[in-house]
Amino acid sequence: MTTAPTAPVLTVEDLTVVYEVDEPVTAVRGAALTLHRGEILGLAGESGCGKTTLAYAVNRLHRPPARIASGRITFHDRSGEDVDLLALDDRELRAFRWDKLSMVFQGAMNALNPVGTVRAQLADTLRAHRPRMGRKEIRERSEDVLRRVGVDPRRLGSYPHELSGGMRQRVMIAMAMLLEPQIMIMDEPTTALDVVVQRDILREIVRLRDELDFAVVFITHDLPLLLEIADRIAVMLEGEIVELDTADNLYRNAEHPYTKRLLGSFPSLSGERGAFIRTGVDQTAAHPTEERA
Ligand SMILES: Nc1ncnc2c1ncn2[C@@H]1O[C@H](COP(=O)(O)OP(=O)(O)OP(=O)(O)O)[C@@H](O)[C@H]1O
Repeated sequence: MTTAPTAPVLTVEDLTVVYEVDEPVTAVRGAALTLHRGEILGLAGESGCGKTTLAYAVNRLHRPPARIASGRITFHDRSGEDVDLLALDDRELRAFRWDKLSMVFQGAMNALNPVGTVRAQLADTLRAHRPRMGRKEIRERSEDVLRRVGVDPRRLGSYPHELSGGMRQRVMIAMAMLLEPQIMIMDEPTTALDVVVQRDILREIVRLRDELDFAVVFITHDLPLLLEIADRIAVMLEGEIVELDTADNLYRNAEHPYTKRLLGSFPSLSGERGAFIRTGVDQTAAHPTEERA
């Protein structure tokens, strides 16, 4: 399903990121893209093409030796204000992250603090960003986000080691949604999980996006998956975005030889795109997934 473009929420212009090592590596070269409100933008390409570097740079999470050599990154806030992300100081960045833009990393489920309960970790984030929130509101919000990602709120009292991998990853997605950000960047959010759990979580993400209208940058090397869940797809090759189009156009009329090659490398790509997850979303929309991961 392709939606008509809405207003932009993020604009990346001419972004170049270099790893300043002995022989400098230009991991992202002149990347440009516009993310629209509420859309799922897939970022595809084989390992090492620069997807993660691009995502980290957009959130200013890159660390030396990575350096943004050029470019502009602008967040277009719902309030109408434009924020120049490369000009934010550390304090402004901390306030910005999670609140306006959140990220679910590859293997994020291992990023939960092992000695804190789920309740404590959600509450910490809420207290840091919403200092005026009372205890009751914190409890209600925490229960609500867990329910939304298909985790029983009774799990608030659990420690990470008491949860399955799928449940931990759902908790990380709940954490990323906690402050109702306008953008979520997801870098291979389900790769470490088994296929059934992956499908459940992906359905959940698409359903939540439909409900809450945040935009998603979804990074994966799994192009068939993107063809199912993404509205538009950017294909990266050796640091450059070589093609960016709607998922439908890309599937039917890919122009760049690399995109064609990539499509051809997945023998499973036959029939209508979106048959599984999209259909699943419609079927499960009225009955959010029970806890089963
Ligand atoms: N710390 C580093 N120092 C030097 N080069 C690096 C460093 N981190 C990444 N690179 C290089 O930058 C390029 C892009 O890497 P990146 O991790 O962004 O790719 P990716 O598409 O996300 O890959 P994957 O799917 O495997 O995560 C690669 O050539 C990689 O070798």
